[in-house]
Amino acid sequence: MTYVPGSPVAPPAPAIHVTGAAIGFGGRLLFSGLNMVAPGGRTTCLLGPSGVGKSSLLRLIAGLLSGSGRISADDGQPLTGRLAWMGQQDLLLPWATILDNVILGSKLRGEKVGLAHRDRAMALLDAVGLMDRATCRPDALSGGMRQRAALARTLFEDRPVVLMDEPFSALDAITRLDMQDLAARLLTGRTVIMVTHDPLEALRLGHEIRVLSGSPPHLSAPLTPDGETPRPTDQPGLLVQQGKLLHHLRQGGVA
Ligand SMILES: Nc1ncnc2c1ncn2[C@@H]1O[C@H](COP(=O)(O)OP(=O)(O)OP(=O)(O)O)[C@@H](O)[C@H]1O
Repeated sequence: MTYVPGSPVAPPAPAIHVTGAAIGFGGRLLFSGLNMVAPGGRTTCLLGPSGVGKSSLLRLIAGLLSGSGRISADDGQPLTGRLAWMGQQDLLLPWATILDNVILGSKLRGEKVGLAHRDRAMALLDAVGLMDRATCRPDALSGGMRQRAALARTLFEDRPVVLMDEPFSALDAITRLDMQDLAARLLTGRTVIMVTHDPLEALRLGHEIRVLSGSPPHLSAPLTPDGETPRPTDQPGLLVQQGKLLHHLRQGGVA
């Protein structure tokens, strides 16, 4: 089957339920009793002050961190094998080409990598503006280019649930907007949880925005901006909402 970037995901992406989550490090409890629902097929953006535990919560959902509580999908099926992860570090293999890095997941799973895989990877590299860098090694790319390669690798995985930890933090302002547009298009219909420090990014991409803050940390009620994503930066009211979000972040939470 030909890969069509942006094609809807079937079957529908499940909602993710986090129930009674608790994480601690070295005997110190980071948070406990945390509940959250990330709606199926929608993007939930997670904001909060540095060190509050956003990445830890995301890693717990991904199964990359041990903690307690229940992480489940509302379709009753296990999440194993249905998640794609994009972390703060790009984790590109330095000795592999950008193209091979994008296809890496398939190779690690022992899939027979053929022309269809390469065509799909090249289409994604084209979409992130890196087609002409496909044969380069990661050390020949800038930080922002590497982040775009990591985005292509995440999209290549084609999973219904995508967890992203500050995926666009290394990008310049314009490339960041372009990648937000691209991600919104290519991730349509998937359940996305995205950690970001950027309220504007959350307001452009989030169907729901949650703020993790306070001591002990707790999650705000979801903020649900109007309009379809990616919201244009000049959408009426977006600046006002951004101001309110910044104010709430400064106050330590959303009322
Ligand atoms: N593996 C670990 N071992 C010990 N402490 C850790 C570990 N991972 C995270 N922590 C601590 O847990 C706290 C929360 O870290 P986390 O990375 O989840 O925060 P964050 O909100 O994502 O921060 P940032 O926005 O700066 O990335 C920090 O105090 C951090 O030092």
